[in-house]
Amino acid sequence: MSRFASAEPLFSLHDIDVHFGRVQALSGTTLSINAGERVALIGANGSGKSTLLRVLHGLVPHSRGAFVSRASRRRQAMLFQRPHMLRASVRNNVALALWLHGAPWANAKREATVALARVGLAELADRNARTLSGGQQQRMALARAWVLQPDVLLLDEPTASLDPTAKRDVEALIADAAQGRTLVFASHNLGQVKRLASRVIYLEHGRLLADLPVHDFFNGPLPREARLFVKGESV
Ligand SMILES: Nc1ncnc2c1ncn2[C@@H]1O[C@H](COP(=O)(O)OP(=O)(O)OP(=O)(O)O)[C@@H](O)[C@H]1O
Repeated sequence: MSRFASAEPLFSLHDIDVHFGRVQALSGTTLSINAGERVALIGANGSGKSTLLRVLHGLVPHSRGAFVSRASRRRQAMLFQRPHMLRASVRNNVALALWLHGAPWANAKREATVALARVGLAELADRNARTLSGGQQQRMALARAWVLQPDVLLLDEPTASLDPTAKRDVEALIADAAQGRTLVFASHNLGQVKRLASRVIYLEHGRLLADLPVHDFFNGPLPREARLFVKGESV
């Protein structure tokens, strides 16, 4: 039996609203995500992608509707748009994530070293993490997420602001890290969405306007707003 076989979705949102003061970031969002899916969230700036990721990670409360997660909170990792770097070595930044999850410090450091080699940062392991370039920080953040061996990876624009080579490298790492896991990621890069996702969710002003398998999203009929967005992002 597949490790993903389950009658119940991993995440279920029913008619969720999320407010930040007077801003309504999500409005009547209904969706469910099954284990093993690779879901891309797309939409303009401010459309609610990060908010939805934060809801899935249990970081943002909703004011209406119902949210059910069957994912183990400890087996879920989120990569933020601007990864947080502790004032410590690259290795210790990664090891701390494991130590916080209960690993003995010596083991944590050993596994961090392996994870850093995997993302091509072995030579920078002793460097202060805050001196890394943007692309190196993204790699380190991926190592920090990957080392926890999460079942669910939530990634918020993981390759934004990287140069084309770093984008390609980090994307390959994501494809690798996503094997056998549930992946939900926000992206403005439609090529990347095609390469990484099995399903696409389009948000506009906090509303979910399309939710389709990736092939149907890019080849089938779309609601007008989503069609215009895709056209605009593709030029
Ligand atoms: N902590 C917050 N306080 C106030 N408003 C917020 C907060 N977080 C998000 N918002 C607002 O909620 C709306 C949705 O924001 P969100 O960050 O989810 O959009 P996004 O689609 O991820 O945008 P981007 O593509 O720019 O990252 C925006 O209007 C944003 O300004």
